[in-house]
Amino acid sequence: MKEKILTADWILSSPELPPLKNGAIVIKGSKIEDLGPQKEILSRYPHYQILNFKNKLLFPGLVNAHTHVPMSILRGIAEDLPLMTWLTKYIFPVESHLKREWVYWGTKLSLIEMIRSGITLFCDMYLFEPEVIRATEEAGLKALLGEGLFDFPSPGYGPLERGLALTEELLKAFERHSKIKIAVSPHTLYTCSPDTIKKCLKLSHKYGAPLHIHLAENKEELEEIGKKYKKRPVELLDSLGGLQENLLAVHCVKLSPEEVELLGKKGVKIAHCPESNLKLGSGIAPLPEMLSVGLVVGLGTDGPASNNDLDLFSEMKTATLIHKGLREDPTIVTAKEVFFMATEWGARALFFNDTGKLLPGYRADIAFLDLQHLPLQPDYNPLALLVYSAKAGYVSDLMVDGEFIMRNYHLLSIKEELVRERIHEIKEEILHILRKNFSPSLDK
Ligand SMILES: CSC[C@H]1O[C@@H](n2cnc3c(O)ncnc32)[C@H](O)[C@@H]1O
Ligand SMILES: [Zn+2]
Repeated sequence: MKEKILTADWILSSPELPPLKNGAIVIKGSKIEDLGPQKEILSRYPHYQILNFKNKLLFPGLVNAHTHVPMSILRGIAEDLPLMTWLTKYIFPVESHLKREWVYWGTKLSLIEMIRSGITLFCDMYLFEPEVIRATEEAGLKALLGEGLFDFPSPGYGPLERGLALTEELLKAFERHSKIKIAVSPHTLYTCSPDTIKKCLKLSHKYGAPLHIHLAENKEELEEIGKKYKKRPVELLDSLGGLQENLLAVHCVKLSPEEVELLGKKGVKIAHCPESNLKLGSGIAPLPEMLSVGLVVGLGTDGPASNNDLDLFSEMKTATLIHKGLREDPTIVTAKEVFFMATEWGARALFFNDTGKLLPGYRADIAFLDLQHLPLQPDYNPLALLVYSAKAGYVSDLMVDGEFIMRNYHLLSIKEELVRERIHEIKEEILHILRKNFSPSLDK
């Protein structure tokens, strides 16, 4: 049946509205039709199917604004290293052996983790991205996806020209897709020359597509771009015409106050990834300043090899706690703000404007928090529970576009056991490569 009413103990439709106690949501097809107190809704829609969610808190599906989902297969291979060493000495060399099917199964592994932690929409940049697209479509999630582009030949597509051609093919194929959007995705300003960035911008303008890039991630990036171009990363991208509303800039840790202002004026979207930035020792982005100039900031985990999970509950908590501690001010980044970042603002940063809150007209992307877990009791304050107390495994059900993809902790669109088996086999293949090419200590 396409029309249904969901009743629940609590519904948090948006952090700007008070949570609804004993509420009901009406869903017609893929959209939310109505919302209100249970009694009113049940009398207004007497013929709709009713699904009761006792002890559940319904909230908008979370949005992971930046990740590299296939990298779950590399989780734990290189730890406690700075970004450039991690990337150039460990990750890139292993990725040079990357296989199409590793990307597919690594994506499945990550999709399971994301579904179980209430994520309905994510943004990804990786190699062999068509495999990410295939796995995501099968799982039923929404995503902004793009083949990551480098100047040098990539294990995914070969020379850059083929990467650009693949991106254009994907842009055409998914132009009118309701769940998958494509982004032109140059990796960084230190792996993509100004000429490559210009080609990417041309493609993004031709299709009105987002441009997704890592920007100003750490001090080495500032030094390298400074040495090569005598400019700061933001200045360089600006000189190429890259600062525009279609830009999704990831990290933005190393911004001057003037650059924060400039990004705000240009309507750039930001993906803030605090845990990855902390773990790689890259620093802490000026989030309070970004929010005060009205930047649209989403929250991302970054890849599961630098985080090392895809849990947006913990990311929300980290995003608020680091600034409270740093500035010695508990009001500086609030639970409300980080919840906006993980829902509505994240969706806007990924150019999905009709999702991110549970209000009439919005897409029915809904996560269900199981309040029977004792760390979620007592339930005085649903927003505080979501930001400060919830854990990834506490989500019992997940709906995307009005369809359940997880019911009562059971995944409906992915065969978990098959993923477990394939990941075990892929781990053995990767271990073999690591033993041959890297220190035997990795085998421990
Ligand atoms: C071109 S596909 C994506 C590319 O990005 C690498 N990567 C993963 N995490 C980061 C990060 O924090 N900064 C820069 N690059 C990153 C990943 O390994 C792929 O090679
Ligand atoms: Zn990244």
